[in-house]
Amino acid sequence: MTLNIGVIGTGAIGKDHIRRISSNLSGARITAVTDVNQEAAQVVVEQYGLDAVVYPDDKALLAQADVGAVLVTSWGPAHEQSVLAAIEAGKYVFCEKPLATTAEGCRRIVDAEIRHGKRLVQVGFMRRYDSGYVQLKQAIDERLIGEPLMIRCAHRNPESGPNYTSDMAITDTLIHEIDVLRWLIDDDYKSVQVTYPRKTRHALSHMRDPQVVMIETRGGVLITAEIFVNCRYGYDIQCEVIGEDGIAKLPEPSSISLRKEGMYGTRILMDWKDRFIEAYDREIQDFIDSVKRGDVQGPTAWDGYVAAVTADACVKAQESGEWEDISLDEKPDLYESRTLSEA
Ligand SMILES: NC(=O)C1=CN([C@@H]2O[C@H](COP(=O)(O)OP(=O)(O)OC[C@H]3O[C@@H](n4cnc5c(N)ncnc54)[C@H](O)[C@@H]3O)[C@@H](O)[C@H]2O)C=CC1
Ligand SMILES: O=C1[C@H](O)[C@H](O)[C@@H](O)[C@H](O)[C@H]1O
Repeated sequence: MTLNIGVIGTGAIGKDHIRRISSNLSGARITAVTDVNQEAAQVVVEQYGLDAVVYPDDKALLAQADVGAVLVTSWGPAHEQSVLAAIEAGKYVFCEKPLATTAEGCRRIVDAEIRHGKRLVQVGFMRRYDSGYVQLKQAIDERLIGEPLMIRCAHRNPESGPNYTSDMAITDTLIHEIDVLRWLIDDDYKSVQVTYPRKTRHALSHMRDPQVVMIETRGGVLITAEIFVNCRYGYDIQCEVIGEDGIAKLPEPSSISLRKEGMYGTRILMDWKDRFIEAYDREIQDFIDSVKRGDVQGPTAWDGYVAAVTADACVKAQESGEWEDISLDEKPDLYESRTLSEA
C-alpha cells in the first residue's frame, strides 16, 4: 500500500524531500501540498510532475482523509501550529527542526501527543541517520574507547546570509549538535557556557562569529562545540569523542583524492544538502516505513523539547557569559521506549 503524503511548505527542503520521495525512496507518493505562496506550490507540483492537489492551508490539507502523513517543512515559527493540527487530525507528522521555536511550544506538542496516546511525531534530526555518526555511536556503545570523557566538535558553514543572526547559530545551526551529541553518548545536558574568540572579518557587522559553546553533561562529559558560519572554505562538520582508552572521530565524507599541479588533496563539500544527502534519504524512508508499520521510531517530540530547552539556555548564555543551567521536565513514559531516538 502506497502512503499518501502531504507537504506543508514547498521551499528549499520541502522540495528536496519531495524530490527524494518521488524519485529515490519507496512506498510513498506526494498527493497534497500547501504553501503560503500557493503559486510557488503549484510550480513545484508541475516541476516535479506530481499528481497532487494544492490546498489553501495546512488545515485544508490535513482534512483530506486519504493523506496518511504530512511533512512540515515551513518556516520554524509555523511548525507548532501545523504539528498540533496534525496530531489533532490523528496524522503521522515529520517536522523539520525546530519542532517549535520555544521550549513551551515543544512541550505543548509533547502534551498533545500524550493526550493522543500514541507517538505520531518524528523530528528532522537527520544526523542520527548519517552513517558516520552511526559508526561513532556503535564504537561508543561497544566501549571501544572506554567511557567518553570529552567531545570536541565543529559546525562550519562557508558563509551566513544577511538575515542570519547570532542566536540562529544556536537555534538553527548548533541545534543539530545539541540533538546528536546527547544521542551519541546517551546522556543529557546539565549546563552551558558561550564564549567568543576574535571575530572574523568575513562576518557581517551584526554577527558574532565564530562562537564556542561549552556543554557539561549530567554524566560529567565536557563538550566543546565551535560554530563558525563564515569559514569560507566549505561546509565542514567535525566530531571527536575522547574516551578513557582512545579517541573516536567522525569520518570525513568519502571523496576521491586528487594529485595535480604539485598539489594533493580532496574536495570539501560546500552545501549541507550534499554532506547529509544519504542521512536525509534514510530519515524520510524510516518515517515512511514506520508510518506504514504504525509506530514512528525516529527522533521524538521529546527530543525536540530537550533540544529547545538546551538551545534556550545557550541563547541566555550568549548574553550572560556565565554557565547557565539546563532543567528539564521529567521524561514522560510515552518516550521511554528503546528506539532509534533512544538507541
Ligand atoms: N534538517 C536540515 O538540515 C534542514 C532543516 N531546515 C529547516 O526546514 C525548515 C524550512 O527551511 P527552508 O526550506 O530552508 O526554508 P524556505 O524559506 O526555503 O521554505 C519554507 C517554505 O515554507 C513556506 N511557509 C512559511 N510559513 C508557512 C505556513 N504557515 N504554511 C505553509 N507554508 C509556509 C514558505 O512560503 C516557504 O516556501 C526550517 O525550519 C529549517 O530550519 C532547513 C534546511 C536544512
Ligand atoms: O539545518 C541546517 C543545515 O542542515 C545546516 O546543517 C546548518 O548549517 C544550517 O544552519 C541549518 O539551516
